[in-house]
Amino acid sequence: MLDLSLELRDLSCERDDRVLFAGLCAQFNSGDVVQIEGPNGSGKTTLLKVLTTISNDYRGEIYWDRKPFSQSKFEFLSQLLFLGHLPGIKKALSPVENLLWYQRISGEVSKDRIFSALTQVGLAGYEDVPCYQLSAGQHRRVALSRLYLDPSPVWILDEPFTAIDKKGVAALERLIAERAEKGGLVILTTHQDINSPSLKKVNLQDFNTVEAQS
Ligand SMILES: Nc1ncnc2c1ncn2[C@@H]1O[C@H](COP(=O)(O)OP(=O)(O)OP(=O)(O)O)[C@@H](O)[C@H]1O
Repeated sequence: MLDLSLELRDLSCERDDRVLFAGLCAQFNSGDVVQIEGPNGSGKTTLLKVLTTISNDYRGEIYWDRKPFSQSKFEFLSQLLFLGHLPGIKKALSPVENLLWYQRISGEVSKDRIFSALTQVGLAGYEDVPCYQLSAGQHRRVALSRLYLDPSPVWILDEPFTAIDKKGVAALERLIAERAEKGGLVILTTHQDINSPSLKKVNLQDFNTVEAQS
């Protein structure tokens, strides 16, 4: 059984002299689905950028596997799948070609699994169509199909439900719940309510008060 542990100790972030959040303490473990909440501009994406090491402009400590990030962040990144706001696909390539490219990075290549993943996200019949001919929601679905292929135990997902229809949202919720049930850790931002038996919520508004900042 996986024993994942990510701890945030007294995390603070400022942008343009404005405190986004301060005094943020939280512990996330295997089996957790963590929803980062807060209004537009409250710092949700900023927090995900800090956790994914895209930004190191923060104060406080992050611990992975009970070790400070300075010693453990490469180990953390090797176990992470991050899907940000942008779909991260080449529009000149087809969905299959995009996924083959990602699979080659992770070492394992299986066209059967790629076709199966694209079917799961409702892209059967579009496998070989260049992505520039697909809609915004279909681009998002190509990106989300990576969740069916990538074995990483930690997922960090920024607004994964954007541009996805109701059926797609339900399928994605199930996939997230399954990852957590298998001992993974999923951290996501979304403005919508999600169903998950192991949901933990972190509202950044709770960490931008005068008390939190002092
Ligand atoms: N690189 C940057 N330089 C200056 N300000 C920034 C930078 N990145 C983000 N900000 C500011 O930080 C604030 C938080 O942005 P962020 O994208 O983290 O918010 P968010 O909670 O994800 O918002 P939304 O719900 O709209 O996606 C915003 O006011 C934004 O303008």
